[in-house]
Amino acid sequence: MKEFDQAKIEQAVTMILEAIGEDPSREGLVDTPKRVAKMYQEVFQGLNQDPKEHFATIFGEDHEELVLVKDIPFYSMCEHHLVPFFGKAHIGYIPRGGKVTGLSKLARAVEAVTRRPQLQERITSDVADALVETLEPHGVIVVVEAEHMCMTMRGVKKPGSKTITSAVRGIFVKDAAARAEVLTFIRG
Ligand SMILES: Nc1nc2c(ncn2[C@@H]2O[C@H](COP(=O)(O)OP(=O)(O)OP(=O)(O)O)[C@@H](O)[C@H]2O)c(=O)[nH]1
Ligand SMILES: [Zn+2]
Repeated sequence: MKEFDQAKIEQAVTMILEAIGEDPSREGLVDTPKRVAKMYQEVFQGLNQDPKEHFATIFGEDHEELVLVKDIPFYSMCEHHLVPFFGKAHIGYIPRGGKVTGLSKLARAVEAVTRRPQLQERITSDVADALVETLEPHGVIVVVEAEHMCMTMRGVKKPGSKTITSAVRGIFVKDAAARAEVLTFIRG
Protein backbone atom coordinates (compact mmCIF):
# COMPACT_ATOMS: atom_id res chain seq x y z
CA MET A 1 0.00 0.00 0.00
CA LYS A 2 1.42 3.36 -1.06
CA GLU A 3 1.34 6.24 1.38
CA PHE A 4 -0.85 9.20 0.58
CA ASP A 5 1.47 12.23 0.77
CA GLN A 6 -0.73 15.12 1.89
CA ALA A 7 2.19 17.59 2.27
CA LYS A 8 3.38 16.93 -1.27
CA ILE A 9 -0.05 17.66 -2.72
CA GLU A 10 -0.26 20.87 -0.72
CA GLN A 11 3.11 21.98 -2.12
CA ALA A 12 2.05 21.05 -5.64
CA VAL A 13 -1.23 22.96 -5.41
CA THR A 14 0.60 26.00 -4.08
CA MET A 15 2.95 25.78 -7.06
CA ILE A 16 0.04 25.51 -9.51
CA LEU A 17 -1.60 28.56 -7.99
CA GLU A 18 1.66 30.48 -8.32
CA ALA A 19 2.16 29.24 -11.86
CA ILE A 20 -1.23 30.47 -13.03
CA GLY A 21 -0.41 33.91 -11.65
CA GLU A 22 -2.46 33.68 -8.47
CA ASP A 23 -1.38 34.71 -4.99
CA PRO A 24 -1.61 31.57 -2.79
CA SER A 25 -1.38 33.74 0.33
CA ARG A 26 -4.53 35.74 -0.33
CA GLU A 27 -7.38 35.07 2.07
CA GLY A 28 -9.57 32.97 -0.23
CA LEU A 29 -6.70 30.69 -1.27
CA VAL A 30 -4.74 30.30 1.91
CA ASP A 31 -6.44 27.02 2.86
CA THR A 32 -6.93 25.79 -0.71
CA PRO A 33 -3.86 23.50 -0.91
CA LYS A 34 -5.01 21.78 2.28
CA ARG A 35 -8.59 21.43 0.99
CA VAL A 36 -7.45 20.03 -2.33
CA ALA A 37 -5.18 17.51 -0.59
CA LYS A 38 -8.09 16.39 1.57
CA MET A 39 -10.34 16.11 -1.48
CA TYR A 40 -7.74 14.07 -3.39
CA GLN A 41 -7.42 11.71 -0.46
CA GLU A 42 -11.16 11.12 -0.72
CA VAL A 43 -11.51 10.87 -4.49
CA PHE A 44 -8.41 8.68 -4.87
CA GLN A 45 -9.02 6.39 -1.91
CA GLY A 46 -9.78 3.50 -4.27
CA LEU A 47 -6.05 3.26 -5.10
CA ASN A 48 -5.64 1.19 -1.97
CA GLN A 49 -8.60 -1.06 -2.64
CA ASP A 50 -9.09 -4.17 -4.69
CA PRO A 51 -12.65 -4.52 -6.01
CA LYS A 52 -12.39 -8.28 -5.44
CA GLU A 53 -12.13 -7.84 -1.68
CA HIS A 54 -15.77 -6.72 -1.65
CA PHE A 55 -16.94 -10.02 -3.07
CA ALA A 56 -15.69 -11.97 -0.05
CA THR A 57 -19.24 -12.01 1.32
CA ILE A 58 -20.78 -14.98 -0.46
CA PHE A 59 -24.19 -16.43 0.28
CA GLY A 60 -24.88 -20.01 -0.66
CA GLU A 61 -28.11 -19.17 -2.46
CA ASP A 62 -29.35 -21.48 -5.15
CA HIS A 63 -30.27 -18.80 -7.71
CA GLU A 64 -28.86 -19.37 -11.17
CA GLU A 65 -30.82 -16.58 -12.85
CA LEU A 66 -30.09 -12.94 -13.52
CA VAL A 67 -29.11 -10.55 -10.73
CA LEU A 68 -28.95 -6.96 -11.94
CA VAL A 69 -28.14 -3.83 -9.96
CA LYS A 70 -28.61 -0.83 -12.19
CA ASP A 71 -28.20 2.95 -11.95
CA ILE A 72 -25.26 2.85 -9.52
CA PRO A 73 -24.08 6.47 -9.55
CA PHE A 74 -20.34 7.11 -9.59
CA TYR A 75 -17.76 9.89 -9.88
CA SER A 76 -14.28 9.29 -11.16
CA MET A 77 -11.29 11.31 -12.35
CA CYS A 78 -10.14 11.16 -15.95
CA GLU A 79 -6.51 10.06 -15.88
CA HIS A 80 -5.57 12.31 -18.81
CA HIS A 81 -6.79 15.63 -17.44
CA LEU A 82 -7.60 14.93 -13.77
CA VAL A 83 -11.09 16.34 -14.18
CA PRO A 84 -14.23 14.42 -13.24
CA PHE A 85 -16.28 12.08 -15.31
CA PHE A 86 -19.44 10.74 -13.81
CA GLY A 87 -22.50 8.71 -14.57
CA LYS A 88 -24.05 5.36 -13.80
CA ALA A 89 -22.89 1.79 -13.74
CA HIS A 90 -25.12 -1.24 -14.29
CA ILE A 91 -23.95 -4.70 -13.23
CA GLY A 92 -25.69 -7.94 -14.08
CA TYR A 93 -24.52 -11.49 -13.46
CA ILE A 94 -25.83 -15.03 -13.42
CA PRO A 95 -24.51 -16.82 -10.32
CA ARG A 96 -23.17 -20.34 -10.43
CA GLY A 97 -22.93 -22.93 -7.70
CA GLY A 98 -24.72 -20.84 -5.11
CA LYS A 99 -22.09 -18.06 -5.24
CA VAL A 100 -24.20 -14.95 -4.72
CA THR A 101 -22.70 -11.79 -3.25
CA GLY A 102 -24.38 -8.97 -1.33
CA LEU A 103 -26.04 -6.42 -3.61
CA SER A 104 -24.29 -3.50 -1.95
CA LYS A 105 -20.96 -5.18 -2.70
CA LEU A 106 -21.50 -4.54 -6.40
CA ALA A 107 -21.76 -0.81 -5.65
CA ARG A 108 -18.72 -1.05 -3.35
CA ALA A 109 -16.69 -2.59 -6.18
CA VAL A 110 -17.68 0.36 -8.39
CA GLU A 111 -16.47 2.75 -5.66
CA ALA A 112 -13.14 0.90 -5.42
CA VAL A 113 -12.37 1.20 -9.13
CA THR A 114 -13.77 4.69 -9.74
CA ARG A 115 -11.92 6.41 -6.89
CA ARG A 116 -8.61 6.62 -8.71
CA PRO A 117 -7.29 8.20 -11.92
CA GLN A 118 -9.24 6.22 -14.47
CA LEU A 119 -10.44 5.43 -17.96
CA GLN A 120 -14.06 4.48 -18.46
CA GLU A 121 -13.11 1.30 -20.32
CA ARG A 122 -10.94 0.14 -17.41
CA ILE A 123 -13.68 0.75 -14.85
CA THR A 124 -16.02 -1.38 -16.95
CA SER A 125 -13.69 -4.32 -17.49
CA ASP A 126 -12.15 -4.28 -14.00
CA VAL A 127 -15.58 -4.66 -12.36
CA ALA A 128 -16.52 -7.46 -14.77
CA ASP A 129 -13.22 -9.30 -14.24
CA ALA A 130 -13.38 -8.95 -10.45
CA LEU A 131 -16.77 -10.67 -10.52
CA VAL A 132 -15.55 -13.42 -12.84
CA GLU A 133 -12.46 -14.12 -10.72
CA THR A 134 -14.25 -14.30 -7.39
CA LEU A 135 -17.79 -15.61 -7.98
CA GLU A 136 -17.05 -17.62 -11.15
CA PRO A 137 -20.57 -16.90 -12.42
CA HIS A 138 -22.16 -18.21 -15.63
CA GLY A 139 -21.96 -14.71 -17.08
CA VAL A 140 -21.38 -11.04 -16.32
CA ILE A 141 -22.39 -7.88 -18.09
CA VAL A 142 -21.29 -4.43 -16.98
CA VAL A 143 -22.49 -1.25 -18.69
CA VAL A 144 -21.16 2.17 -17.77
CA GLU A 145 -22.54 5.46 -19.08
CA ALA A 146 -20.75 8.70 -18.30
CA GLU A 147 -20.25 12.32 -19.12
CA HIS A 148 -16.63 13.45 -19.27
CA MET A 149 -15.90 16.97 -18.09
CA CYS A 150 -12.76 16.96 -20.22
CA MET A 151 -15.08 16.83 -23.24
CA THR A 152 -17.54 19.42 -21.95
CA MET A 153 -15.76 22.22 -20.07
CA ARG A 154 -12.63 22.21 -22.26
CA GLY A 155 -11.18 20.78 -25.46
CA VAL A 156 -13.87 19.70 -27.88
CA LYS A 157 -16.61 21.23 -25.63
CA LYS A 158 -19.53 18.92 -26.27
CA PRO A 159 -21.75 19.13 -23.19
CA GLY A 160 -24.38 16.44 -22.95
CA SER A 161 -22.40 13.90 -24.93
CA LYS A 162 -22.41 10.50 -23.27
CA THR A 163 -19.95 7.64 -23.49
CA ILE A 164 -21.26 4.12 -23.08
CA THR A 165 -18.97 1.16 -22.48
CA SER A 166 -19.76 -2.47 -21.84
CA ALA A 167 -17.89 -5.56 -20.71
CA VAL A 168 -19.46 -8.93 -21.42
CA ARG A 169 -18.21 -12.21 -20.01
CA GLY A 170 -19.26 -15.86 -20.00
CA ILE A 171 -22.58 -16.93 -21.47
CA PHE A 172 -23.53 -13.36 -22.36
CA VAL A 173 -20.82 -13.38 -25.03
CA LYS A 174 -22.60 -16.04 -27.11
CA ASP A 175 -26.19 -15.80 -25.93
CA ALA A 176 -27.60 -12.76 -27.73
CA ALA A 177 -31.08 -13.26 -26.24
CA ALA A 178 -29.75 -13.25 -22.66
CA ARG A 179 -27.67 -10.17 -23.44
CA ALA A 180 -30.67 -8.41 -24.99
CA GLU A 181 -32.78 -9.20 -21.91
CA VAL A 182 -30.28 -7.49 -19.61
CA LEU A 183 -29.97 -4.48 -21.89
CA THR A 184 -33.76 -4.15 -21.94
CA PHE A 185 -33.84 -4.12 -18.13
CA ILE A 186 -31.05 -1.52 -18.07
CA ARG A 187 -32.88 0.72 -20.54
CA GLY A 188 -36.24 0.23 -18.84
N1 LIG B 1 -10.76 6.04 -24.26
C1 LIG B 1 -10.93 6.99 -23.35
N2 LIG B 1 -10.53 8.21 -23.63
C2 LIG B 1 -10.71 9.16 -22.70
C3 LIG B 1 -11.32 8.91 -21.46
N3 LIG B 1 -11.37 10.06 -20.77
C4 LIG B 1 -10.82 11.00 -21.57
N4 LIG B 1 -10.42 10.46 -22.74
C5 LIG B 1 -9.79 11.04 -23.94
O1 LIG B 1 -8.41 11.05 -23.81
C6 LIG B 1 -7.91 11.77 -24.94
C7 LIG B 1 -6.61 12.43 -24.61
O2 LIG B 1 -6.16 12.95 -25.84
P1 LIG B 1 -4.85 13.82 -26.03
O3 LIG B 1 -4.78 14.23 -27.47
O4 LIG B 1 -3.69 13.11 -25.42
O5 LIG B 1 -5.13 15.09 -25.09
P2 LIG B 1 -5.81 16.49 -25.45
O6 LIG B 1 -4.97 17.25 -26.41
O7 LIG B 1 -6.11 17.17 -24.15
O8 LIG B 1 -7.15 16.02 -26.19
P3 LIG B 1 -8.54 16.78 -26.44
O9 LIG B 1 -9.46 16.38 -25.32
O10 LIG B 1 -9.03 16.28 -27.77
O11 LIG B 1 -8.27 18.26 -26.42
C8 LIG B 1 -9.05 12.71 -25.33
O12 LIG B 1 -9.52 12.30 -26.59
C9 LIG B 1 -10.12 12.44 -24.27
O13 LIG B 1 -11.44 12.59 -24.76
C10 LIG B 1 -11.74 7.58 -21.19
O14 LIG B 1 -12.27 7.25 -20.12
N5 LIG B 1 -11.53 6.66 -22.17
ZN1 LIG C 1 -9.93 13.76 -19.80
